[in-house]
Amino acid sequence: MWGRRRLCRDGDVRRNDATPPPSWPPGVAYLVRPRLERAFPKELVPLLTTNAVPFNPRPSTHPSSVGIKIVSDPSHPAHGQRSLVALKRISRNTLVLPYLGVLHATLTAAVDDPATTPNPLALKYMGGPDPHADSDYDLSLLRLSASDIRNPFPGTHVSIGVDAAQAGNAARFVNDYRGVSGAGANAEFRLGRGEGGEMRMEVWSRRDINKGEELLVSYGKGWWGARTGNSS
Ligand SMILES: C[S@@+](CC[C@H](N)C(=O)[O-])C[C@H]1O[C@@H](n2cnc3c(N)ncnc32)[C@H](O)[C@@H]1O
Repeated sequence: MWGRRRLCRDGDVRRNDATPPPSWPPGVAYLVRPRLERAFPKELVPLLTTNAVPFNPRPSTHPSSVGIKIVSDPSHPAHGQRSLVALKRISRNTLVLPYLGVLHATLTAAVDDPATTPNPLALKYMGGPDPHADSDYDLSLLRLSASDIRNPFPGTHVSIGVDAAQAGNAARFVNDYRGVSGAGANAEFRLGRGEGGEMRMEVWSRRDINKGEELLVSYGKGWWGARTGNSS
């Protein structure tokens, strides 16, 4: 069974799961398994796993293939920030590490369908500001339309995300390729499942990555559009 024993809720968000890797920033909790936000609806928990496998995230320790490095190149757009760098050669199409963070859900009334009213069960999870709306470390994990047969809150759109702003692993330091000289995206986010069957985002190599190379993904036009007001 999914349980609070197994998946820590974020009341103690600053607590490290384990000793963080070198160059981990103070004030961010280091995770080795996903953490569930305190307000996460229990009705959505079964969506994060398969029917056959109970939700039981196993620890994923920091891989020896990557390290966290401060960006020292002044021409790099994230100069002075952290980055994720290969410490050894990584072959093409390799799972580098999962993207761990705090799992959270946003429920929104389906105003596009006025005939449908939000499920009363959903109302207790709705309203109030979204604390993840401005996070630079928030990835979308699963979206359900109001009419999706899997949606336990009919009449309500559901969006589940994983936010590593306050708690995460080294994957939170992967930068976007845009503006990094000579570089394209050599890695990408993929939806995957952990050994315990849990749905998660992962960082995969797209090509061979040499020792010393920075791992770079595309955050997507939508990510940048939301920050610059420009979707092109
Ligand atoms: C998920 S974090 C990546 C890790 C970040 N560099 C750090 O030290 O925590 C996303 C943030 O990194 C920076 N960033 C990543 N890629 C960038 C790029 N191509 N151009 C400008 N800023 C970038 C931006 O500040 C962005 O909000």
